[in-house]
Amino acid sequence: MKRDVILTEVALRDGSHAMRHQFTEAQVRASVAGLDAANIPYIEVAHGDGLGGSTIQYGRSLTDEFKLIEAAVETAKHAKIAVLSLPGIATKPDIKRAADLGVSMVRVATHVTEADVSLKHLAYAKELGLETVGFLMMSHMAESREIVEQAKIMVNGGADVIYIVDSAGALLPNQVMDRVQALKQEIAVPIGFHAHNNLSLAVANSLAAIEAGAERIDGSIRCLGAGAGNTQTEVFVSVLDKMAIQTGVDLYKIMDVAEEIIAPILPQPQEITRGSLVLGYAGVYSSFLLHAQKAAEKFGVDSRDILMEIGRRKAVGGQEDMILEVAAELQKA
Ligand SMILES: CC[C@H](O)CC(=O)C(=O)O
Ligand SMILES: [Mn+2]
Repeated sequence: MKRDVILTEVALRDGSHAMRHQFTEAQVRASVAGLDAANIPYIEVAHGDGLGGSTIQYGRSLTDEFKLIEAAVETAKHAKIAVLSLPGIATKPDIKRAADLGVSMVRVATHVTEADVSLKHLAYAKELGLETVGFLMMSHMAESREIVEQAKIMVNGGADVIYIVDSAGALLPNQVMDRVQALKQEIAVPIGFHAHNNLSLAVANSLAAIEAGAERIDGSIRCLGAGAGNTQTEVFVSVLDKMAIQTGVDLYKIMDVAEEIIAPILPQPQEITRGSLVLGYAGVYSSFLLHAQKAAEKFGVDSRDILMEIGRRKAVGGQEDMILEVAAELQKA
């Protein structure tokens, strides 16, 4: 099967944020069966914040994520199942458990300037014989030169692929191009790109990444991802098909999964709302949106003011508690 671009479907992991981590085993089985039949090569399954993310801080999962991973592995006939690991949230035993269940790939995620934190998880995943990805989150917060240095740390630590991750959906196409080009010049492993659609640029940015040499792109079907979602898989497959770029994905089948399996389970349509727009505008983690909306309600303030302030403070993943702090300060003010 010739694939010019390799897609990873992230709705069953990034979409966990939008689902408030309430995926059921039946939903995962139905989604994986459809995605697999449509010939999606990789499907990521986990809590939105990765293995071990089911906590009060990040939001408790309805279903144990290992049950969901097991269901996904059992259901997929061809697709490889991937998991996300954020060192500090996930532990090595979590990675071992996922490997024992049959996952093929571990994506180790760190803040874009903290690649060294990934090393133990990358080494352990390699030891277990898994494919590894270094996932550099909040990539809008570092210049290309620094991203290259961070990527080198991950590659030396065993990453088979490096991803530029636009967690906030804040990057513009020229900035994506600049970052991917810089990596292509200095890094020998394939480069991937993960977008968020908060500024309605996910498809354009993913195309810019491909033009600059990226070979892996993340998509979320029906935009089921944090904030306004990611690069919408079925739309992106259609666009690439028109450009004669092969993904190997069956166009009608992927459209049907979006319409018949994913759309009915969405808690709300994945639109660009004023909340998700502010994420992209202010450069805030997409997974912070629902936390900010909850805090806004509790403290009687505007969630946009919270997010703008969080953007000014350059909060990074793991600093969700800052949202409550800011909401309380805004109420007082
Ligand atoms: C908190 C983990 C995060 O959702 C990972 C990711 O998909 C991103 O940074 O965009
Ligand atoms: Mn994401």
